[in-house]
Amino acid sequence: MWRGLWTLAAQAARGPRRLCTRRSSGAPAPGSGATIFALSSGQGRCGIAVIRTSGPSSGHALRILTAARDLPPARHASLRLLSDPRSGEPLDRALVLWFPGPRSFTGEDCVEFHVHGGPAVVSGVLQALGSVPGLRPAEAGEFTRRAFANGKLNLTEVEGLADLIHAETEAQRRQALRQLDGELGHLCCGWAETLTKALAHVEAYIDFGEDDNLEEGVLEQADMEVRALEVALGAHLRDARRGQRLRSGAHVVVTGPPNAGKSSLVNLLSRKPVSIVSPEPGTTRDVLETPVDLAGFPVLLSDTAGLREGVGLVEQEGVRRARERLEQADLILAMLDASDLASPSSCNFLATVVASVGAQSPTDSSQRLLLVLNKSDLLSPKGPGPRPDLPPHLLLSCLTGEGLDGLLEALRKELAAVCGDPSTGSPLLTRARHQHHLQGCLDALGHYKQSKDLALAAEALRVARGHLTQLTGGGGTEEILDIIFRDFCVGK
Ligand SMILES: Nc1nc2c(ncn2[C@@H]2O[C@H](COP(=O)(O)OP(=O)(O)OP(=O)(O)O)[C@@H](O)[C@H]2O)c(=O)[nH]1
Ligand SMILES: [K+]
Ligand SMILES: [Mg+2]
Repeated sequence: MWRGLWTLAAQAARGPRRLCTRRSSGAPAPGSGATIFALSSGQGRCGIAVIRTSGPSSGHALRILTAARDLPPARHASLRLLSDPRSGEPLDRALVLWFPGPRSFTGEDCVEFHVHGGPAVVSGVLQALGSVPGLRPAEAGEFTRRAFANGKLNLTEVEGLADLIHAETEAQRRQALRQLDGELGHLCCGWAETLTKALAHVEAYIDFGEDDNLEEGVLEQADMEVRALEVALGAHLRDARRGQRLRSGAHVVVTGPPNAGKSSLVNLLSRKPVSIVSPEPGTTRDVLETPVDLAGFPVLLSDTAGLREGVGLVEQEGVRRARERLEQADLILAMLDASDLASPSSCNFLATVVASVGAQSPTDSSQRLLLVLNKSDLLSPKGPGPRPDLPPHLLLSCLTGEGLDGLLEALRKELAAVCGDPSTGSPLLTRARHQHHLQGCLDALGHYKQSKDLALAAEALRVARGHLTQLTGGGGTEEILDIIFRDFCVGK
């Protein structure tokens, strides 16, 4: 017991430490290892190409290529003549930027060369860098890996950076930027801190339970913290699929009876002739999938065979595939011919597909459906509208384009519900990995509540916290002692 107290006092004397360190366990120390270089802008002819280096020999390489004794002022663009150190031959007049570590992207000494983007200039500068002792070409992702190892980015931020580079739509860019800004990471760090506190309370009770000086109600406090965390985790997990859909694309499936104009709509939305359109019913048989940007959201749009019974073998297989794809849809675009609503195939479609999806209670995981009545150009302007008993629907003419703006607006709203709005609300979980760790954390909290034994309860909290630190790529377990002392006084 007294030895324990002494250790606590010794820990406290070292002063408070940051709880949620970005530094990964086992990472090499900053500045160690080789200096790497690479072309960081795209391949091929371009106006300006950016070549960068990272590592301890960066400054040396910059001095050698600019044939200068001094380094340029830090973080300022300077115009310099670059020459090949072996032959002295001029390579380019370029802007150079010197970023001494740790105030750089990777945390190491870095240099950026902004050169003219011709292939000969780029390869000349790369070869010149390769000839400098201590420099070698970077491997894929090595700059970011060094930034992570040096605590410049945590794992979720690294993922955000990768997503930002790959973002193709506006909504994807917004989501990636938020993750790169560290929102998800900060949230997890906050949760991990809560667990560290709860664990500190439980461990203090294990160590000093009979000690009169221990504050009362420590265990109740830990229980309360765990309960609040469970609620927060549950809310995020309910949201889980949306961020992933936004990252990889929502599945939107166009379905309906033959000849409703499904393929015409797919071609209209994707602005290219993906599917064959013809007056012959049963034209589309295979599922045709095309990636499109719909109102800023990434979508995998599928055209499918018209649903009908009693047709030839090939079309039957098409209908089977269409139904299968329909089950995977996040959003169903159900299409009917507005001028043909009384036909058996239209009535059957309304009674089966539309009615069954419409009957689902609107939870986050349930499918959503938009009913579209196409060929509105065939309705007589003075005649009665479509059947009065229809569920909510939109009128469209793929032929004239009338109603397309309304459909796009409706799609935007539906997709925002399916993918989540990346500019508002809590940060979304963008990968299965995030969901796995949050679920793991929640499960461990369940074990905590069930354990009668305090040692097992503490272990469950450790497992729960481990999931959160793994989510941000961090490690470390010692911070707990700091908390014991900072949060309440043992033996005051
Ligand atoms: N008048 C009119 N005709 C349309 C409209 N949209 C499509 N069509 C015509 O309707 C016919 C069927 O169109 P498709 O796009 O092939 O219909 P589909 O639903 O894909 O048909 P299947 O693949 O056979 O199930 C074609 O002749 C189109 O030109 C529209 O808005 N107005
Ligand atoms: K057709
Ligand atoms: Mg078709």
